[in-house]
Amino acid sequence: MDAREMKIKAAAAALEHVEDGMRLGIGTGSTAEEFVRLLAEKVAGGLKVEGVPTSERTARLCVELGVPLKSLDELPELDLTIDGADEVDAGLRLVKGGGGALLREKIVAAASSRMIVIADESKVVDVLGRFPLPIEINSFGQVATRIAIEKLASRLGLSGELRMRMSDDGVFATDGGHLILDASFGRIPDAEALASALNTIPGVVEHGLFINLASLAIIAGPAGARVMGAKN
Ligand SMILES: O=C(CO)[C@H](O)[C@H](O)COP(=O)(O)O
Repeated sequence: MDAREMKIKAAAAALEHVEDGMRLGIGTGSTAEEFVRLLAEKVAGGLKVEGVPTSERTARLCVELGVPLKSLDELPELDLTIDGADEVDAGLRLVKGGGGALLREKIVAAASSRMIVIADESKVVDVLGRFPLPIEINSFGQVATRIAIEKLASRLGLSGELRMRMSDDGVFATDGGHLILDASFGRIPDAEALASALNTIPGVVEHGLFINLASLAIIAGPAGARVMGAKN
């Protein structure tokens, strides 16, 4: 089974949790896009759902495939969000934001009764930090914000490079017009402490540590899909 087949397997298993009439948060990334494709087939077959996309990219795909969309302001309380992740540990702590959509992803996940993560086995880690942690920052005061993050990391015993995310057109900008610093801290033994500390820096808009948000992770490997942890 290749990587794409594993993503499809995880997406298909997640689709079984989707019921008629649900208000769905729809994630971003290649795995979430496999979910959108499968969901669109169900919608074409008569399933009634309303989706809130977590990025402009996901919104475009949903529109193209005929998945009905609403804004989060129209549907501020969601039944279920299905999204990918860059890393997941045994406590269902996540690193997200590889696709640059972490802010909307976190807002949508927090507005959902449940969040199901879909991923392949390569995303499962013992300790978070193998994937550089995306930190979304305001462009105003970006140098001061970078220095504050470096100082905070050092206080927490973390070190590593903060790299400004780039795109083909120059500096990468999120859907909200912010910048992303990808932080190669290495192992993050206390993700809760880092998450709380980052939240105290005014120029940090959001970070990719998702803690206490995922209810379930569906992890696909060569032998099929397995489920990790259930919070509710
Ligand atoms: O957080 C994300 C986007 O901001 C994605 O969910 C994450 O990057 C995983 O993407 P993929 O399924 O393509 O590996």
